[in-house]
Amino acid sequence: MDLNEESPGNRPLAVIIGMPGAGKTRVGREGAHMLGVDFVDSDIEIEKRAGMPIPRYFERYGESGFRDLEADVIAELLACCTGLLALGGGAPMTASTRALLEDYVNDGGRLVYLQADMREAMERANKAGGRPMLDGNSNVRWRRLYAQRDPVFRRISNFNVHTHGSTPRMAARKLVNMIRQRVVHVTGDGIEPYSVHIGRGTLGGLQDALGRDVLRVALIHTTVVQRHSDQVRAILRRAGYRVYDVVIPDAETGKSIAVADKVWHRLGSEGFTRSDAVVGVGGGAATDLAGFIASTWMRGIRYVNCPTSLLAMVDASTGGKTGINTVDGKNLVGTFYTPAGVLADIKTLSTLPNDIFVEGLGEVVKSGFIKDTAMLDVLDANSASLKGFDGAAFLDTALEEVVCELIERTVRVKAYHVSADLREAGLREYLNYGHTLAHAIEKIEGFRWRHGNAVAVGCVFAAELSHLLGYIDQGLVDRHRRLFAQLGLPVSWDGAGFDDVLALMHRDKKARGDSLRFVLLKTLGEPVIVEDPPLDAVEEAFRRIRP
Ligand SMILES: NC(=O)c1ccc[n+]([C@@H]2O[C@H](COP(=O)([O-])OP(=O)(O)OC[C@H]3O[C@@H](n4cnc5c(N)ncnc54)[C@H](O)[C@@H]3O)[C@@H](O)[C@H]2O)c1
Ligand SMILES: O=C(O)C(=O)C[C@@H](O)[C@H](O)[C@H](O)COP(=O)(O)O
Repeated sequence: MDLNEESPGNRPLAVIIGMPGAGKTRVGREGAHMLGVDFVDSDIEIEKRAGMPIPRYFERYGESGFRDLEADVIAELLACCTGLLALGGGAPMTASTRALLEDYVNDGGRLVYLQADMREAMERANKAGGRPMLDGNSNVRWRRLYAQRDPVFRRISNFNVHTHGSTPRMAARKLVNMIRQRVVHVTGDGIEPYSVHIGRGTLGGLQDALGRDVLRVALIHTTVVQRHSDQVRAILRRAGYRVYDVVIPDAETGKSIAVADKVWHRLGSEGFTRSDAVVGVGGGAATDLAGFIASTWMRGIRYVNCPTSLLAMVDASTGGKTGINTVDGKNLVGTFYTPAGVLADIKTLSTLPNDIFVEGLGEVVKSGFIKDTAMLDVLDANSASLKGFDGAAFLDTALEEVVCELIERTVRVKAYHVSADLREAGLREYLNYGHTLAHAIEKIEGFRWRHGNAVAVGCVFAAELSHLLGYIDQGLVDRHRRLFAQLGLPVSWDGAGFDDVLALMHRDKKARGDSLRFVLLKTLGEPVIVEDPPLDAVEEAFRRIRP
């Protein structure tokens, strides 16, 4: 997987398709205005080229003559338009146009299926007139066309905007939010492909991520994120799902077998079947538990994660590691089970307290040191505003874009490793940089130390050990300390002696038999697995993270 997968080329920002009367022109024009880009309607371009209105062209040359001209015009527009392009309702039914649209999507383009309420769309289509395909009994013809076109539109589009109940302006806002979304696709061996959507309004994609076959949805969340789970519930109900609220204890208390058992019991008593689903809303602890429930209920049902903390957005909600803690340690029981989709709605961060946001930066910095080294400069350049994050005030500021960029880049690092190695048999272990000590700290601190904070200290420890073993120079170790500290993350810890920590590090999931295994840095951006390093080096690295 290419880390820069979605760099924009010279192509439309988005192409809009939909049934006659869906509002493609009205919504497209309004959306283009909001985005400050051009709007092009293929039907208007066709009329210009033909020098006559479409109905007259139809009369003179028949449908096939019209479709030939339409296909030519659209091929040209796809090659030169850079704003929003709306296509005539039947255009994607022409094989050559469909092939071009499929290329466009494969190349990272956004093909948006604008879906209106059927009755509203029919009314609008009738009122506007001038549609030769609807001549005669227009409602009957509309329905017939819908039956032919809807499956094709669904198959080829990669975005859906539902306009039901929205004014054109609201629908245009949805379209704009959708276009501004950053999307990371996760694929690979043993992975049913899914996407991580990052940006404003991504929760609106719940129905698309869950699919149409689901009847019941267990909405797993904590009371702390009630405001966001209320929004998710409303979206799910509007889409017609039966929603069952499952409230779990907050943070690590929710990641236990006792909580899992209660949730399984609830699913049993509500009659959850294999065609039902789980939606997890909250921080990483809630999404870890939600994924664990989904993967174990009837040996696996569909789930979608809606992360609401930075850490859950950049790490916990994607990649398919699910789990709970046991009395012996962190994440010791769990599964590899990928979600059907991840919807990171940046608006949910508006309620996130500063310390929990800063904690999430721990995993972002880690991803910079192991892979996306250019991200370290972004973190460096924005460290003061990131450290001072204020959820209530960050939307619509320059920081919003920075945060979206950091989330996308970190998710790409995660997807790069996960796509190659879902079950952590090799490359994926690199994502565990800093985690061997981090998990020991979390356990010793009774899970009161936040995960991202523990990872920050763990990365400094791993950098020290990398240096002691001769891999990296002191400058890179100092860079670790400086950057974490600049962002407000801890770089030292004094909670227990070396022997206690060592015993826990032996229980790390990367350990094999009696051997310790660490992810260290060979050089910046290049991790290496080191088995059983000399114990005195491990102890010395540990001594160096003492305050
Ligand atoms: N599965 C994975 O690959 C993976 C990766 C990294 C971390 N994790 C796990 O994730 C957990 C850490 O995640 P976390 O840092 O999100 O901790 P968390 O889930 O404990 O959340 C921290 C706190 O923030 C609250 N919160 C979350 N979103 C909020 C919002 N928008 N507004 C207000 N409060 C909000 C939570 O309710 C909680 O009180 C750990 O259990 C860790 O092991 C898993
Ligand atoms: O996805 C992975 O793989 C990771 O290691 C990501 C880590 O950042 C994350 O903290 C994960 O939960 C750690 O998993 P664990 O297997 O060490 O419990």
